[in-house]
Amino acid sequence: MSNAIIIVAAGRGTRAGGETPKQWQSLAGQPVLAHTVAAFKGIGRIVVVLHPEDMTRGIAQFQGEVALCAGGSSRDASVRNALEMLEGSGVEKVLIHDGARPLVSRAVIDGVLDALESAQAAAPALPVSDALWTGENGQVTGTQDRGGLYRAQTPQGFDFDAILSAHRAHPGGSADDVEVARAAGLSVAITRGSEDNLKITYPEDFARAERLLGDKMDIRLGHGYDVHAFEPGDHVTLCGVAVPHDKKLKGHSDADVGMHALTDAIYGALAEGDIGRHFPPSDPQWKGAASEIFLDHAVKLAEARGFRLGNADVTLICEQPKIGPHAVEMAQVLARIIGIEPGRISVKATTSERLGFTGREEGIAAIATATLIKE
Ligand SMILES: Nc1ccn([C@@H]2O[C@H](COP(=O)(O)OP(=O)(O)OP(=O)(O)O)[C@@H](O)[C@H]2O)c(=O)n1
Ligand SMILES: C[C@](O)(CO)[C@H](O)COP(=O)(O)O
Repeated sequence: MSNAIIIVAAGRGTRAGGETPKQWQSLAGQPVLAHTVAAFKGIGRIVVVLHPEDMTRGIAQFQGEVALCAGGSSRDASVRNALEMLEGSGVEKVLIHDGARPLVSRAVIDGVLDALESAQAAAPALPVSDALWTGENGQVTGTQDRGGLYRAQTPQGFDFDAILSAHRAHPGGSADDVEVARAAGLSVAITRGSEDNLKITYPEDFARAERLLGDKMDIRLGHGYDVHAFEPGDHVTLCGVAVPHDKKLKGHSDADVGMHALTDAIYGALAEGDIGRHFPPSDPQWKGAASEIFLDHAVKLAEARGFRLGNADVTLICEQPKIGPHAVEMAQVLARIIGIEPGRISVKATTSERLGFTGREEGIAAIATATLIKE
């Protein structure tokens, strides 16, 4: 199934105040919108809808990791622009989410995705639990039955073709996409929302979101170590880069000792064992395999648990070949596989002063550390 996520963030956030629109204001050290985007990594292709004035900022923030689309003058116009942009790209299901809801959890998202297996449309909500009044001039003027009333949240999920047609047929002015879907006759399943999935709307919502983030934040540190021996050959593969050498590294896979150490660091941070547990050397299908497969698996496992890689530091220990001329390219390759900016990856090297097996040029060792962050 091909999923897309539309994150609408083209509003001006007038009720939230501040010098910049709320989606660009800082929450626990990152723009609100960065938290929102991170929550959807690994679920499908992401389209972020921005105000035309914010495009430069969006390009700098997301560095090509999401598609950007210009928004319209209302929320529904912004959604429509993104739906039109995705038309013809093979998307089957689409989740539409407010950029201003940065605390959406994987459980809420999965609830919608699961419901979409059998429903054309599904959205999270919470039953109203407080008494409801009407009021005027600071006085209660009546009470309202709360039975059957829900507070609607996002992401709201739909069959792509159905919601695109519904938006095209709608005159505009809807509060959300469920309203648009219902106007087109779609039935919408209610899934479980969360009190934490607040929409930042007023200035005081920032403090509440910070408090919730503080409670949820989980930072993990992982460590990896690997060694491969030399055998006759003409190059070594290190951190995904083929480096000419008068030997190669011996191993069941491509023997990329640097990428293996980093992969093990990620598995370690997740308490998920090591490469051998996930890709047993006894299994012939991994013979000669590109180590990119292992790193990609570890990164996806982290994402599935709600973590993103904060940074990684890889040290290669060898006398030869010289790593310095290739270190930048190695960091770029690792960053591409992981899906983060190269500035978060360090690749460096040291010799062991001719001591030990690396000093005798019998092989190469690598150590790596990685931090994983869940917000
Ligand atoms: N023309 C618009 C208006 C709103 N939104 C987005 O829709 C979401 C929900 O809207 P709301 O919370 O009302 O945001 P704003 O319109 O920015 O807020 P305000 O009404 O206070 O100005 C937000 O992520 C907002 O950026 C949008 O993409 N395009
Ligand atoms: C889409 C929404 O977040 C569902 O609760 C809500 O309708 C947005 O409302 P707003 O008036 O744009 O804040």
